[in-house]
Amino acid sequence: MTTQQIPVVVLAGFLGAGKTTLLNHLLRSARGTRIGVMVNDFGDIGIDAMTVAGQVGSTVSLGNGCLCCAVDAGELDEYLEVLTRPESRLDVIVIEASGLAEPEELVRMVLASENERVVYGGLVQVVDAAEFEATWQRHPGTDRHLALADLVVVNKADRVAEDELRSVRKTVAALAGRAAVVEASHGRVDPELLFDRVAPEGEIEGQMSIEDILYGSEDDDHAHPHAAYESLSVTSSTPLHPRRLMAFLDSRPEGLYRIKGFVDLGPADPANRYAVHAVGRFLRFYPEPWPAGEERLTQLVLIGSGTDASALRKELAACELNGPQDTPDEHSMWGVLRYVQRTEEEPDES
Ligand SMILES: Nc1nc2c(ncn2[C@@H]2O[C@H](COP(=O)(O)OP(=O)(O)OP(=O)(O)O)[C@@H](O)[C@H]2O)c(=O)[nH]1
Repeated sequence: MTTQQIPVVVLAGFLGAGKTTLLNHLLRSARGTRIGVMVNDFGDIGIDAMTVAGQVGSTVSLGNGCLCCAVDAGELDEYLEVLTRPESRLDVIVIEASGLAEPEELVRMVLASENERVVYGGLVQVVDAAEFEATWQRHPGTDRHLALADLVVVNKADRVAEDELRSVRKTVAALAGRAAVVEASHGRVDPELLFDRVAPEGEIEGQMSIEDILYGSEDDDHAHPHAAYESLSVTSSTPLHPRRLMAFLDSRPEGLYRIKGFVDLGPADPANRYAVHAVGRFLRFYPEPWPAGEERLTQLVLIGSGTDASALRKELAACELNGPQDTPDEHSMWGVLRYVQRTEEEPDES
């Protein structure tokens, strides 16, 4: 039964920590290793599934909501069944959890899987070095998540000063116990760190027993972090005015922690769509040519707490172009271009 078991690695981390970026790095540097991917998005639109580079064929999107709530173990097994068919010839499966999912639940589901072709391959927890302190204060569950991890990636090392990075790393290492802690920028970790971490059969390397994982502990508070977060998905076929979009983004409320998706800026740049990522006060646009034959849509997921969904929806609707008389002027893209990263190696800090 142990022959050719495929490790299933759970990739978790708070909203915007860099899970998709790390996953894309793994896919790009896989060098012959065949990676199956399951992506779970919080929000109606599967933005993460769309942004996992060139892997659409082997991606199974788990649909709306937090995996631990939306998908029971039976459903997870259905997806695993698809990915473990012999014709897939996969070497490893990575489940990218929604930034609001409980990794513990996911790990439990993988361990409870009835699929004999899979084996739990460990929990990788991605941490945003720049946002760690704030996230840790807001979410006491962070301690538990890190304690469960087999590997912690302190990502966005490029966004913090050396001493801050050292201090985050120290805190994380203390919370993560025996887990390996590595620093990374843009999720660039050695893929072997993940793929070789298959736990011995029937045992998880880490601090919790199988029973703890499978059945939970008595005092387990199951207050999922997403209980306090709302997500709003917006899809529009009317292009947005770059200036009004920037005014909206510049004045986004504190509670609006995460924005991701794509925007259509219409005549201001007919060739490209703009992937947008906001995490806290961090904002980036990534222009990319419109995929041939794809309908030109703005698709955004906004995640926050204490935000007014209908007001946000109205504000975004006000960014839409109002017919030919509302054509953006030639300088209208300047605001957007300030937040375009020049190269991946040389991020333009906001
Ligand atoms: N400067 C910098 N930016 C990064 C790094 N890693 C990721 N980012 C940026 O951070 C933003 C969020 O990254 P994602 O990979 O989408 O984060 P995520 O954890 O998948 O986000 P959710 O799906 O919302 O939970 C994007 O704009 C990334 O380009 C990094 O190491 N340094």
